[in-house]
Amino acid sequence: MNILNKEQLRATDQHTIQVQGIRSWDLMERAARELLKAITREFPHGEFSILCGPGNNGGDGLALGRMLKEKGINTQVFLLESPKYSEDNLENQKLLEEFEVFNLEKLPELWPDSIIIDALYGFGLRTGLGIEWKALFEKIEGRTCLAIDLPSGLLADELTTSPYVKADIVYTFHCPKKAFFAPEHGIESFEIIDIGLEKVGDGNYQYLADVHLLLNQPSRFAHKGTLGQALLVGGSKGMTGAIDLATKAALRGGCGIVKVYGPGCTPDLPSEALVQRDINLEYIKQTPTIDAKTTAIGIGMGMSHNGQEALLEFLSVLPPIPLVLDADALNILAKHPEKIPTGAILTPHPKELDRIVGTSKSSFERWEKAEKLAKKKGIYLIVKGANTHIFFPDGKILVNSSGNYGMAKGGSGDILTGLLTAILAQGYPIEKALPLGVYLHGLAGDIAAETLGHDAMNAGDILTFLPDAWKLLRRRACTTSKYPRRSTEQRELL
Ligand SMILES: NC(=O)C1=CN([C@@H]2O[C@H](COP(=O)(O)OP(=O)(O)OC[C@H]3O[C@@H](n4cnc5c(N)ncnc54)[C@H](O)[C@@H]3O)[C@@H](O)[C@H]2O)[C@H](O)CC1
Ligand SMILES: [K+]
Repeated sequence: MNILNKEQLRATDQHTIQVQGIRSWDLMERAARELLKAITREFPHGEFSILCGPGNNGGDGLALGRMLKEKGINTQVFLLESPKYSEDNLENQKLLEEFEVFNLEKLPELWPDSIIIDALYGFGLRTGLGIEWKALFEKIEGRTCLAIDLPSGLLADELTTSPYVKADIVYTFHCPKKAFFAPEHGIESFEIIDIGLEKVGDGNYQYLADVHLLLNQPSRFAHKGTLGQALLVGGSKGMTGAIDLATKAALRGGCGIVKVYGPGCTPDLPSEALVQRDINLEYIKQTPTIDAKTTAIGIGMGMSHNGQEALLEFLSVLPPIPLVLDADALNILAKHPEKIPTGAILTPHPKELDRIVGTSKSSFERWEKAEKLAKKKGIYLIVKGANTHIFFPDGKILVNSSGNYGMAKGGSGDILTGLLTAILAQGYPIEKALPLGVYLHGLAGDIAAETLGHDAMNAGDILTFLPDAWKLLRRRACTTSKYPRRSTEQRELL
């Protein structure tokens, strides 16, 4: 799903109007109808106070108000006084003439228990709102508030430091907006409302959807040799848990063989993994022989001088196979950025990224720096977080749509590394492997959160539910017509 900026949204609007032979009014009606469905589904017994602005966002609010009233649902509608209303807004005002519409004062008389619907401004806002809006926004804070398209005052594509509505749920049309992904904006929940806009090709900035279409179907004749070998390199004295989690994740990642290379102190690992230990007890000293299809290194390697030397030596002798670099490998490479290999996959969390590209004042600045680094070095960057971003060397950016805050626990990243390595080892091209791994990891976390709750779940539970995540994705793939339904297992999944 393309994530569009406000100019692209306007162009898509116009294109849809042309192709579908409709008026912009019809789109607004569609938008309001879909909102009505979503809101009454979520709040079947609610009464509503709608705050409408002068543009089309306000028009959406007026149309929704009419539809709610026609259904006999208690609704008050407030309209901001303005010298200029949009055409569709005016048309909707006329249709509401038989109902009362109140003038929106700075502090309107809201029903005490109503749900606020914020339809003041959407993506049409040119600059941030002034502080005169603070009183109203503070008055509605603490009440259940639903924003139409965007919380009013929030700029769709930039950092907003001026006042905006704190909404509980944002019902956003067509696609999420860039501003929703910035932690500093605190958008806790958004729901995408499909209003049937025409899709115009695949853009460079996408929200992950339909990930099941990326799945390969292994042959019935597959054997451990054809499903690929993954090699995980890492561990050091006192830091052996990370390689354990990464190994277990790789073993649930679908590849034929998982090999591990670690120092002498590497603990016992699951017996399915082939473990080789370095002659040195505390850290990796020697370079392992590589006969795997893909490698992940850095997992709990430590930052000792010897560990650093071993990593740099290892990078210099690596054959051209997909390479995932995580954790301490990133910290070591932050000191030697010139040694970051072209084509490598780096999986930093924001702090690790900052060590490579310098600190940033906002998420927007960090995204910009990540995009530049990926292009300049010809690498793939997976910047982990609530909406993990995958930056490609060609400028493409994918934003993950799965995952939850229950995954914000130590060890989650090690599991992602193991999983990615195993998926790459199977021969998936990087362009598919990265979204597949990142999405699956989040999906396993979502199932864990649903089953165990966000608080109690830990990183190991992502592993526990990885099989369910794979099965869910396979099931989705089975139900799409393009996918060949070959095996009994697949038929059973249906
Ligand atoms: N394609 C879609 O997704 C559809 C979206 N719809 C809705 O339309 C709005 C966008 O409408 P638009 O009229 O362009 O803009 P707004 O309503 O957000 O605001 C315009 C309004 O605000 C005034 N204004 C601009 N900047 C400022 C400012 N800094 N301070 C004060 N006032 C400002 C401007 O002069 C206008 O009067 C979108 O978000 C959706 O809700 C369609 O209904 C369906 C298709
Ligand atoms: K709004």
